[in-house]
Amino acid sequence: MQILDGIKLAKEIKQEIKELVQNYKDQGVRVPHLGAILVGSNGASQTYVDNKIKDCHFVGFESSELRLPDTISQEDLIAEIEKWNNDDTLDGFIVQLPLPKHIDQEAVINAIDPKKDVDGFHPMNFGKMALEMETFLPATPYGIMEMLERYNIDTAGKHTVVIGRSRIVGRPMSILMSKNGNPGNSTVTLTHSKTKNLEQFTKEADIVITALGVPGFLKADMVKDGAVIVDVGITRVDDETNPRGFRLAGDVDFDNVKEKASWITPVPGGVGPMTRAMLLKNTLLACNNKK
Ligand SMILES: NC(=O)C1=CN([C@@H]2O[C@H](COP(=O)(O)OP(=O)(O)OC[C@H]3O[C@@H](n4cnc5c(N)ncnc54)[C@H](OP(=O)(O)O)[C@@H]3O)[C@@H](O)[C@H]2O)C=CC1
Ligand SMILES: Nc1nc(=O)c2c([nH]1)NC[C@@H]1CN(c3ccc(C(=O)N[C@@H](CCC(=O)O)C(=O)O)cc3)C=[N+]21
Ligand SMILES: [Mg+2]
Repeated sequence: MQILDGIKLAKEIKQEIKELVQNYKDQGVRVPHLGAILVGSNGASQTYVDNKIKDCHFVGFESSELRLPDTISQEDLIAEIEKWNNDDTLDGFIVQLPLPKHIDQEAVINAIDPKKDVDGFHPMNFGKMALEMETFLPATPYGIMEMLERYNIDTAGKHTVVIGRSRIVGRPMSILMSKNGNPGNSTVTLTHSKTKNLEQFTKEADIVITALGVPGFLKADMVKDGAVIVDVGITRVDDETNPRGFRLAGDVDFDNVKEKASWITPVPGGVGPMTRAMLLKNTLLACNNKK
């Protein structure tokens, strides 16, 4: 079994971006600028946004953060988005999900200028992705594609089973793995909570990508020998022995599944760091599109 090391790869990618940004600075060219809007005070969301800001500092991007109370109205949130749409100094921004229940997520995503939608969640960008046109790819599936590419994992003609069909992970993942390209050219099965006999699919998969958010869901007897396992799940599980009061748990029963896998991502240290690196790549693209 070999580890797909997201920390190592993400460091390489961030280093590449940092050097590019240094070149911009040397030439007196404006550096990329990423914004993040965080509504409310969800602990995990807070951590991700903080990390995004740190990543920007590391590569030399400018960053902005807007924190809004979870009582904010949908109208006021959209008014803030409009301001950022019209701010020429900002290349791209994200609105951290999930949003409070009283806010319509679809309306908020639709309000983002597609040219600044570095999450790739806007219907225009999602549609372009599905049509294999150049656009911002959602950072998590994009990070997984980059990981498969840089580790030379063969995906052509393989059976890829994705568990989960969300807008941010499962659905775009299934589209990208089926695209005519490398990585890609997989035969994809997209499974979800209504799938019957899910293990019948996972047992014969060459590649399994889990994105459901159920700790330890994928067991060793559900996968075949030599499978490639990509674990997107991250759930905070209470743990008093941990200084943070919790530990991060993936969707894969790692200790047992690793005995059968050819390649496997750890949690933490797998997909998460790649997601962050790809958001930076999208911001660079947004900036270059303007030049
Ligand atoms: N590492 C990273 O960068 C990222 C990690 N994550 C993590 O990935 C996980 C998934 O996130 P996200 O996609 O946003 O989650 P969602 O809750 O939006 O979607 C979960 C999906 O899994 C399906 N599902 C739930 N339970 C089962 C089950 N028992 N069997 C089969 N399918 C099931 C749901 O089916 P249905 O559609 O029928 O409800 C749904 O399609 C979470 O742990 C999240 O924290 C998320 C984003 C980035
Ligand atoms: N608009 C929007 N865009 C997103 O891309 C988005 C979002 N909303 N909402 C939530 C999910 C989740 N997500 C993660 C990003 C990085 C890590 C990450 O860096 N994980 C580290 C661990 C981090 C830690 O220690 O907590 C790892 O897996 O090693 C995890 C999860 C992005 N998401
Ligand atoms: Mg991870």
